[in-house]
Amino acid sequence: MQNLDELYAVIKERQKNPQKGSYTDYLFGKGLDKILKKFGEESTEVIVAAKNENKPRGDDELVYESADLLYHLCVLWAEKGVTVDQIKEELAKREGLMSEFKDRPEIQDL
Ligand SMILES: N=c1c2ncn([C@@H]3O[C@H](COP(=O)(O)OP(=O)(O)OP(=O)(O)O)[C@@H](O)[C@H]3O)c2ncn1[C@@H]1O[C@H](COP(=O)(O)O)[C@@H](O)[C@H]1O
Repeated sequence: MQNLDELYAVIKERQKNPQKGSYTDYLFGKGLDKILKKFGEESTEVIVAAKNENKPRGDDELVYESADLLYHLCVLWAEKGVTVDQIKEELAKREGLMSEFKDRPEIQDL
């Protein structure tokens, strides 16, 4: 079992202590452009998985590609010095914003 915190912690550990044969090390070694390229590719694969009828992994295709995308996003956060806790804090701030949004009169009419 690996949640996002655990995955991010392993990625940070690889960044601090490179391990031979690690794909994460390979990405850090290549640098930001490669990480961004992979993130772009994986995003496209999520889109295709969501809309394609022809799914090599059946209904799990979107789940599989989403996990790839989340992994590459975690590598990108680590490369840019962003933490999972910062993302959680940002999401938490929006809880308040969303309830204000729902109270707006134009939203009530929808
Ligand atoms: N969650 C992942 C994960 N998801 C996807 N991937 C890798 O992402 C790559 C994406 O596949 P592609 O075919 O698109 O890329 P590729 O052809 O292998 O590589 P490129 O030549 O395109 O750069 C695959 O090599 C996958 O193994 C991951 N690699 C590692 N992890 C986790 O990261 C942690 C550290 O792993 P290591 O870095 O391998 O030690 C572990 O907890 C792993 O479970």
